[in-house]
Order: sequence, then structure tokens, then C-alpha cells
Amino acid sequence: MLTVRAPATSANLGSGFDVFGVALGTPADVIRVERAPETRITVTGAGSQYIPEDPDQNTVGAVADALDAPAHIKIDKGVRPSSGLGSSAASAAGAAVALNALYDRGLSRAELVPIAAKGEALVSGEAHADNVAPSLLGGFTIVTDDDVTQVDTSIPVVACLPETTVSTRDARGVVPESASLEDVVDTVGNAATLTVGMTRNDPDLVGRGMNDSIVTPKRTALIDGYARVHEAALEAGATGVTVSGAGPGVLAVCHERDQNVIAGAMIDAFDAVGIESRAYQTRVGEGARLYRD
Ligand SMILES: Nc1ncnc2c1ncn2[C@@H]1O[C@H](COP(=O)(O)OP(=O)(O)OP(=O)(O)O)[C@@H](O)[C@H]1O
Ligand SMILES: N[C@@H](CCO)C(=O)O
Repeated sequence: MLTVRAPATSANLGSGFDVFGVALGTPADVIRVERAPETRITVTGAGSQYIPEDPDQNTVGAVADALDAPAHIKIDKGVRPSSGLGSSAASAAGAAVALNALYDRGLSRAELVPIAAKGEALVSGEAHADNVAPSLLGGFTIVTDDDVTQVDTSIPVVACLPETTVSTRDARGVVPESASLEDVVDTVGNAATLTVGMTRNDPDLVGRGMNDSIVTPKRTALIDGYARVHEAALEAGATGVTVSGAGPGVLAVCHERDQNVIAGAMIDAFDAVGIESRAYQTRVGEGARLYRD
């Protein structure tokens, strides 16, 4: 039996749609695997009632197929599905690491990225890798068509999850097909600023680089209370605030000293529109960790 702890992630960070992602210290999925003649999946934990155990419909089933590694796979969900913290990707990344070890496939973490992304294709229709890459590699990741760049960093964040859900498939449906040159120039400038901020571990630069005028405004319309929460987090000291992944989670970047106040302000702002939420006060952290029992 092998066990992997695979972290939640926050994709996009505003200016890096389908490109940027960060691994979070908490929450995480725990995946346990043992060899079996055919793949069988059991799911427990946060939101498990919404997650199919049929291998053809679960992200880990796609990973087991891709690695030709049938197994009994137990998923204990710490990352609630459809909340914007890369729930489906955490399971896929965890299964990729676990099955690679279980069957001695010898693939590197970077080589596992496209394999884990096959699970994302199953649930959202497209194999975007901006959640699986940080869950596998840790830190801040930049995913392009054929490459991944990773930077270790430990920027403090608050991830606030309302009790509502938004499916990635639906949230991809509102992404505009084209953008003005002005908006593209703006976004490139912000993305470059954010990247330098990550390499310097500088929450002010990262926060400044999170603005995006192309995709995020369309997505915020799907999240009840977003404008209030955004404003409240900034007033409480966040250096930048945006939609986490496809939402409805909201990600605030900050200095550690402000985390507690920001978390309270975000929860209160959702509460003011009648929505319960919970906030994770955490940091950008390590990628999936393998334990041999
Ligand atoms: N192992 C799994 N863990 C979580 N969700 C899964 C899994 N396998 C299949 N799913 C399905 O994937 C969907 C959730 O994926 P979705 O991409 O919408 O959310 P997410 O992964 O939490 O979000 P985001 O990518 O925005 O951070 C649900 O319909 C769920 O049933
Ligand atoms: N980049 C993806 C992340 C969510 O899975 C999106 O925003 O649709």
C-alpha cells in the first residue's frame, strides 16, 4: 500500500489564465493505492457524495488507464469539488505519483503532468494542466503547450470558499473567444509582474500582478457576493484578490501579519449576502508527497 498527500491548488491567479498555478499548504487529498487486477475506486471525505466512483468518470481512473496501472484506489477528499481549489486535479496528481511508484514506471514529476491532465480533460472537457502541475511539483508553476516551469515560493494566501459551487465546465463556457490588444498588453504586463514577485517571494508584486481584464470579469458574474468579498479583502490588507481557478473560491495574496483579519473580512462579506463560507489561511507550499507504508 502506498499513500500520497496531494495538495489543493489555485489556478490562473488572474493574469495567467490556463498558465499559472500555485500549490497550497492546505487542504489536500490523500490517495492510497494497492495493485489489483482491475481499477476500483472508493471516495470518502469532503464532497465525496458528488464524486463518481466509476473509473470512467473519476479523474484517477483516467490516470490509472494512462499509466496502465490497475489498482484499488482509495481517495480521502480534503479538497471539496467544484470550489476552485483544484479538487479533481489533486486526486489526479496524487494518483499519478502513487501509481508511478506502485508500478515502478520511473516517470519524473514533470513527465506526470500530461498524464494527470488527462483526468482534467475528463471532467472539464479540456486537458488544462494549471492545477495538476503545481499539485505535482509544488510552488508556483507556469504551464505552456509543451513545458512546465516551476519556482519554489512561500507567499502567504487566504483562500475563501463559499458553500456554493461552480463547475469548471460551466465557468469555461463564459470565457471570451477574443480580447482587445489593449487588454492583452495590460494582462501581459501584470503576468510578468506577478512572475517576478513569485521569484522574489514578494507579496506586494504578486498582488499587483493579479489583475486581469479579460477572463476574470466574466467569471465574477457567476459568484454571488464576489464584489463585496474582493473589496473587503483589499480593505483588510490583501495585496491582490482574484477568483481561485474557475471559482467560486476567492484567493487573496497578503503578508502573513494580515492573514487573520483578511480571512475574517472575507467570511463576513460572504455572510452579508447570506452565504456561508470557510477560509484557509495558508501559504504556497510543497507538491504531492509520497509515503511508503
Ligand atoms: N477524484 C475527483 N475529485 C474531485 N472531483 C472529481 C473527481 N473525479 C471526478 N470529479 C468530478 O469533477 C468535478 C469537479 O471538478 P471541477 O474541475 O469542476 O472542480 P475543481 O476541480 O474543484 O475546480 P477548479 O479546477 O476550478 O479548481 C465534479 O463534477 C466531480 O464529480
Ligand atoms: N484554468 C482553469 C482552472 C480551473 O480548472 C480554468 O480557469 O478554467
